[in-house]
Amino acid sequence: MLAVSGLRKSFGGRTVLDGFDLRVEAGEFVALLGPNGSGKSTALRCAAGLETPDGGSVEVRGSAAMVFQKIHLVGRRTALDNVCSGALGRLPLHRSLFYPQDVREEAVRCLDRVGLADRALERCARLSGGQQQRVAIARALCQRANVILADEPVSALDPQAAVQVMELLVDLAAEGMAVVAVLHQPELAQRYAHRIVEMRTAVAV
Ligand SMILES: Nc1ncnc2c1ncn2[C@@H]1O[C@H](COP(=O)(O)OP(=O)(O)OP(=O)(O)O)[C@@H](O)[C@H]1O
Repeated sequence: MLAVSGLRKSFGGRTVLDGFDLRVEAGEFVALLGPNGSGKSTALRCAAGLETPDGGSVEVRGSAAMVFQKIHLVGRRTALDNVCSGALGRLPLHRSLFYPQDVREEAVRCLDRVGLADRALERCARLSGGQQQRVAIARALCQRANVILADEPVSALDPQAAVQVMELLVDLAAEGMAVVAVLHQPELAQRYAHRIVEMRTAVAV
């Protein structure tokens, strides 16, 4: 589902990725671990198409969506609206001014999938951090992504909320998605991921 090979990336002459490979199959949950600055976020951003690699290739069968530690939701909008925005990429402009009924229904199903259908009309700012992260995952589902790239999805959450998000990511993999999560907690990686990929220490100049 996701095949990254020979990825190279430098910033200002500093090599961050030097031939990074990662294959993730449908149904697989891979944890990406490694020291600060070893290029985990850069690798994920390249895989998501948010960063252009200097070399190597990224192949996604389907589409990928990213989930971040700092949750990018519009706090004054409802959970439902935020999830609907995942569909914007496939809506013609005239249908995106007000989300059409079919999109709203799909968004409710996505919220239901993350256990938050009952909070659909709540403003995101009023939800807890863990709930907001699950809304962000629901938005990725509404993007119809089949590859989830999560960059430290639980680092800002309390342990209980972190477990809920980890369990959700495992379930999504079990349903056939390919999931990659950058984690800073090896114990969570060992407990939940099918496979752990360790990034090497940052490459010296
Ligand atoms: N847009 C950028 N411009 C310049 N340098 C960057 C940019 N993005 C990342 N870097 C540098 O690349 C290196 C790798 O960063 P990256 O965020 O990928 O590492 P990471 O393994 O995710 O680190 P952390 O665990 O601290 O989040 C760092 O030294 C960082 O400063």
